[in-house]
Amino acid sequence: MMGAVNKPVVGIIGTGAIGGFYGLMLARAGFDVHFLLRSEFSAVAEHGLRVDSAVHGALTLSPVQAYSSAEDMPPCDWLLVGAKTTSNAGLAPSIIQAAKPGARVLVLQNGLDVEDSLRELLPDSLHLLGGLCLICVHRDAPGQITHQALGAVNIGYHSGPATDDAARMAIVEEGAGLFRAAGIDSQAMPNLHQARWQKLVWNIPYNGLSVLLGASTTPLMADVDSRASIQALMAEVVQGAKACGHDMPPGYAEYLFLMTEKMPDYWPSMYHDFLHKRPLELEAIYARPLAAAKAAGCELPRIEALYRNLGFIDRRNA
Ligand SMILES: NC(=O)C1=CN([C@@H]2O[C@H](COP(=O)(O)OP(=O)(O)OC[C@H]3O[C@@H](n4cnc5c(N)ncnc54)[C@H](OP(=O)(O)O)[C@@H]3O)[C@@H](O)[C@H]2O)C=CC1
Ligand SMILES: CC(C)(CO)C(=O)C(=O)O
Repeated sequence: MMGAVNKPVVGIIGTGAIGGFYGLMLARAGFDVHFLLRSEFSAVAEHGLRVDSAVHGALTLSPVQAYSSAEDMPPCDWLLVGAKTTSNAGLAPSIIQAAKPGARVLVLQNGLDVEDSLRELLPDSLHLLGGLCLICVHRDAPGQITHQALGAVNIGYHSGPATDDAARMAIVEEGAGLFRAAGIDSQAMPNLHQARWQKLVWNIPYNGLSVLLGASTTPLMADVDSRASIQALMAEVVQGAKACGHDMPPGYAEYLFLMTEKMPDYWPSMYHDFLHKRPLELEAIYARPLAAAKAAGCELPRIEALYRNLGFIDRRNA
């Protein structure tokens, strides 16, 4: 499975804020990293990647092994999917093209069951994993990324040839090892579905309210009514997760609420999509959790109302 210097060859499928940040960190740690790009291909091929990080300082990668087509990429051991969930189905041919036999495909995205639609399109021989990124990054210009805070990636196994728990955890640990080797905190998650629900306790309130109210985290946390909305939405996510069989750790919503008060002012990635008239990740972050909770007999009216309002905004913005 390994590349020339006994380090896995890594392919980044979708080099935006997440793909660019983690790809650059892995490349600087000595991994052989290949970046698939779309609109920013020429800029990155010419000028490289730059991350202005509040944690690691100003980092650059130049030259970048950049590609506009997966057909030109070498076979990769690990493929990190950094595109938005709205692009997943269209990316399957690129993933298959760039994958070595038995490759590990790690989907670095927010939302519930985001791996399911890809799984149907990938050969059974590929391992599919999900990664929950706890990080604040965004693109400022082609190839230029700002990293404001945090950085961990927590990984769980979704599906593939590893059939027993020990084999799955070995692959998850291998993935966590890649990130740790690049100085990034990474934990193995024994239950990916639970981990995805847990992440939604933050994304459901803040991503949606940032678009609906046109506000970043600092003003959202400063106003009595938006604070109450955030807490009520968080409580509904916890309720939905419980109905689906996932109890959150005690005090988890309060922990995230307090963490956000300490974070620098932050515009969630959904707001950047709204600003740039890109489709919003509504299916992954709202529709699927709502449907899963409903199937378990649990209505989530506040989340449903937020989702309907965002649907209107998304269609109007298209
Ligand atoms: N940003 C953050 O801080 C966090 C983001 N996340 C999640 O991570 C995921 C990625 O978010 P983020 O990095 O912010 O998104 P970005 O919009 O910054 O990056 C997405 C990238 O994917 C590229 N892409 C899409 N389709 C293709 C394609 N067919 N071929 C090649 N490249 C493609 C886009 O290219 P193009 O420019 O051409 O559109 C873009 O570079 C999302 O699910 C998000 O919710 C999770 C935690 C934190
Ligand atoms: C802000 C943070 C850290 C919340 O978990 C995040 O990861 C996101 O924007 O999705």
